[in-house]
Amino acid sequence: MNTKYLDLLAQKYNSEEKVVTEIINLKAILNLPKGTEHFVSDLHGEYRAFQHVLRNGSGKVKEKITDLFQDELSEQEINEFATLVYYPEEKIKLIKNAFDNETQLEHWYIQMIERMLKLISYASSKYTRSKLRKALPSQFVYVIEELLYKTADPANKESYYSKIVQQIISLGQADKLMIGLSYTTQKLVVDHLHVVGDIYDRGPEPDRIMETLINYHSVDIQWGNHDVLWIGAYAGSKVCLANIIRICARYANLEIIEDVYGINLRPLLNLAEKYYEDNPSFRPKVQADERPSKHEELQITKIHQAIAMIQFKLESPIIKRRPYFNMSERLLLENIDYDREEITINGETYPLDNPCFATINPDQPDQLLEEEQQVIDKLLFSVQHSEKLSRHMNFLMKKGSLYLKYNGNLLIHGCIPLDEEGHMEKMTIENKTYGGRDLLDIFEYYLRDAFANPDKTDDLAMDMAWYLWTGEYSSLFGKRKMTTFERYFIKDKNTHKEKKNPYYFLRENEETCREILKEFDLLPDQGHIINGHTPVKEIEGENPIKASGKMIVIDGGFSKAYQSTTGIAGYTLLFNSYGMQLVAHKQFHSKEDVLANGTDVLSVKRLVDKELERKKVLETNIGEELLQEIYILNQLMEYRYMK
Ligand SMILES: O=P(O)(O)OC[C@H]1O[C@](O)(COP(=O)(O)O)[C@@H](O)[C@@H]1O
Ligand SMILES: [Mn+2]
Repeated sequence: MNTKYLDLLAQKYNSEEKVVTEIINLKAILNLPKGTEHFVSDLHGEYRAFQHVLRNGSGKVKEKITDLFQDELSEQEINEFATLVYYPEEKIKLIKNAFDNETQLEHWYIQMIERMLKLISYASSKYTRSKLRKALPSQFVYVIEELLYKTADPANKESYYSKIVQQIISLGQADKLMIGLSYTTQKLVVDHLHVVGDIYDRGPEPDRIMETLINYHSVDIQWGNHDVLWIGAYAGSKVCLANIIRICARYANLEIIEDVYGINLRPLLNLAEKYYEDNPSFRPKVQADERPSKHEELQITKIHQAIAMIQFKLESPIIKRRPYFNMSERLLLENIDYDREEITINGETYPLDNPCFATINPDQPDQLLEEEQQVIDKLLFSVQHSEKLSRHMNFLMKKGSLYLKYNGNLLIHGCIPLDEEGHMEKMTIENKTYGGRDLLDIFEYYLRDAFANPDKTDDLAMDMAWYLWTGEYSSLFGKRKMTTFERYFIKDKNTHKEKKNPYYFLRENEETCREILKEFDLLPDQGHIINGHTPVKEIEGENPIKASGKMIVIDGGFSKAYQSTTGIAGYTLLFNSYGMQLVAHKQFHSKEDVLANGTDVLSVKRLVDKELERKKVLETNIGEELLQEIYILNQLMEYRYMK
C-alpha cells in the first residue's frame, strides 16, 4: 500500500493504542445486528403525512414502547406516551395546560423522563455507545449519559435519578431535554431512510420534505420521474420547466413556484390574461375543502393553459432533432385541423373539446410567439437563480441516483424496461445500443451531465432529461406514451390510455425478478426489488408483495389525489435484522387529531421475509466499508507500529 497514504493516516491515528482501539471498535460493530432501514416512496409533496410516518418510524416507536411498558401502562397511556415522542413540542404544551399545580407537573416530568430514558436504552441496545452519543441532543450528552449508565443499587439509583431530574426541572430545562430525548428515540428507531422517488408534484409541500431530508441523519434517494422533471428544469430544460409549472397549476400549487422558490410568475400571468379565458378542462384539481376563490381559480386556469401550450410547442423541436426518441407520433399540434377543431391520431379523427389555440399559427404550430419565448426565458432565469431551489436540487443530485444496490436489494422508482418476452429492452442513442443496467447507467450519466452544464439548454443531455420523464424506454416513466394532450382536449377516454411497459405484468413472475437482480450483480436468492411509481390498488385486491416476495411495490398513494384509487394512504417498508415488513397506512388526517385523541394512524403489517439468523452489520453495505477500513488500519499497524 502507498506509504504516503499511510503516513497521512498516521496523523489521525498517531499512537498504537488509537489504531488498536479503532480496529477493536470496528470489529465489534461488524458483529452487531444490522440497523433498521425504512423505505418510503411517492411522497408527492405530502409533507404532513410523511412527517408522521417518519416520526412514528412506521409503527416502530409504538412497538418498542409496547414491548417495554405493556405490563405497567394501559393502552391509552401507551398512546399518550407515543404521541409525546412523536410530537414532543406540541404535546408538552397541551399537557402543561392541563395541570393545576407545579407539583403535578414536576411529578409528570420525572415520570416521563424516566420512561424516555428506558426507551432510549432499549432502542439503542444494538448500537455502540459512540453511536448513541452521536444521536443524543448535544447540550445534554453528559447529563443523559449520567442518567443512562448509573448502575448503583436500585434504591440509590432512584433518588439519584430524581435529584438530577429535579435539578433539570428547577433550571427550566425539562422541556428541552424531553424534546431532545424524543428526537433521539426517533433517530435510533430508524437507522437509515430510503426515498424511492417522487418527492415532487401534486401535493403542496415538497420543499418542506426536502428540508426534512436535508436534516435527516442518514438518507438516500432514488429519483422518481417527477423529481427528474424538477432537476431537468433547474438544469436548463425549458420543456421540463413548462411541465413543472403546468403540474403546479393543475393542482393549484403555484405558491410552491412563486412564494417558496421565489420565481416570478407575473410575465406568465400577463401572457395568460391576454390570450386565455376560463376553460373547464384546465380548472385546477383540488379537494372540495381547498377550493381557491373564483378569481384565483380563473387566474390559475388561464396560467394552466398558457404554460401547457408552451410545453406542447417546446416538445416538437426535440422530437424532430432526436429521431431515436421515436416520438414523431407525439407531434400532435401538426395533426390538428384548426378550422374544424379536430385532430387525427393514428388515422382516427376526434373533435377537440375546449380548444385554446389562440397563440398557434396553423402553418407553424410549434413556433413560440415572441412573448411566449420571453416568458419561458425569464422563467428559466428565475429558476436557475433561486437559492432555495439550487440547494434542494443539489441535494437531490448528491444523495440521489437512478437506482441503488443496497444490502443485496435493488431500489428503483419506475422499472427496468423489458420486452414482452422479458428480455432487457434496447435503446439506441447516438448509434450505440444500451439495455438493462447499461441503459440506466447512460441515463444517469446524461442527467448528471445536464446538471453540470446549466447553460446548455438544448443539447442531448438536456433532451435526455425530458426523455426520462416521458420516453418509452425511460426506466422512470415505464409507459409507451404520455397522453397529456389527449387528456386535456379529447373526450374519448380510449385516447387517454398509457400502455405500460411489459415489466409491469412480468414483475409478478419470480423468474423475471431473479433475472433483473442478476443483471445488477445481485444474488437472486437473497435480493428483492423495491419499486415505487405505480399505485397499488388494494381496493381491487392487488398485492404489493409480488413474485414470491422478490418484488415489493411500495406506492400506496401518499398522494391525496390518488387515495380513492388505492384505498389506503401509502405503504412503507421496514428491513431490520429480523427481516422485512411491509406496512400499509390508513389515511392520515392531521397532527392535531393525533395530539388530541392519541389516535395513531392505524397500520397493518405484513411479513415479507424472515431472516433465518439475525442479520449482522457484517453482511451489509456498511459492513463491507468497515472491513476495508479494518484492512487499512491493519496495514497501518504493520507499517508503523509493529516493526
Ligand atoms: O393524474 P395526473 O396529474 O393528470 O397525472 C397523470 C400523468 O401522471 C403520470 O401518471 C406520471 O406520474 P406518476 O409518476 O405519478 O405516475 C403520467 O403517466 C400521466 O400522464
Ligand atoms: Mn412516478
